[in-house]
Amino acid sequence: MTAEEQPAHAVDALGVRVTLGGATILDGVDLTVATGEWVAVIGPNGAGKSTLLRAVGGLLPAAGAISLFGTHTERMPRRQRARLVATVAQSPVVPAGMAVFDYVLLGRNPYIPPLGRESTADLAAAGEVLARLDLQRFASRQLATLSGGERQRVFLARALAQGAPLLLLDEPTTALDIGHQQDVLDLVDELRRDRGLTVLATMHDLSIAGEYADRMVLLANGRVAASGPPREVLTEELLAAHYGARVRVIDGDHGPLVVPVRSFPHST
Ligand SMILES: Nc1ncnc2c1ncn2[C@@H]1O[C@H](COP(=O)(O)OP(=O)(O)OP(=O)(O)O)[C@@H](O)[C@H]1O
Repeated sequence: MTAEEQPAHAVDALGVRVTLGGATILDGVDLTVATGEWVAVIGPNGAGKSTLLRAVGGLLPAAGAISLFGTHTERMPRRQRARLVATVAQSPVVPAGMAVFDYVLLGRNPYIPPLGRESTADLAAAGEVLARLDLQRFASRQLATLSGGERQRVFLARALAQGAPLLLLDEPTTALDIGHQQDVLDLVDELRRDRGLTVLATMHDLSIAGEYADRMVLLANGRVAASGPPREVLTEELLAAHYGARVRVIDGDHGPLVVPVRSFPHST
């Protein structure tokens, strides 16, 4: 599917409800992500952000209606879904003893015929992504020997090698230093512009989320508490109400900047 052929909405989710271990985790969440848009899902710990991403990515059963690029996911074969959606989970399961290149190559699985082998185009795609993320020098290293930040970039590389038009990122930069955070998010943004990629990402760093996202969805207790452009969602009032956080929100060049403010004990 080229960028021009894509329907207007990458994600249309209506009344998404997820129950896990007898508890209602998502309680009727509506979410629309336009094709080419970057939407950040924010909210306090346990709000349901990862669960929402997993529901959209088809990684857990959800009630309600979820469509990806105009097709209801219930009717979507796994292989088709894997060509449309690439997910970077918070803590992906790493196959023991696997080399970085082979792991990234797993991203090409949706294009490899059953019982077939990867093509030269698949090998080239994996190599290209490794180069783009400056990971070539790790290609033959075992994944388990990488640092947390290096590994996180490899997880992203595998998702990008998948070449899917929708990228679901669950806390994609938590293990990265500030320079690599910017590199990775700039790369995702560049791919968004070049290839019309759509991004749905959970992010705890609210300033960074606000700089990159077109829109934000604030989840609290499994429901949408607020949604809109970063300036409407990143307000001192909403952050106090839903995070119990004392913050100052300052106007930045590319969006609001959220600065935590320490409360000082009264001196006696
Ligand atoms: N299998 C499960 N059984 C019961 N409860 C679960 C299960 N999986 C997740 N939960 C609960 O669902 C809630 C939402 O979890 P989720 O991981 O979606 O939150 P989150 O917003 O991504 O949080 P965080 O910011 O801490 O990553 C949490 O309270 C979690 O304990």
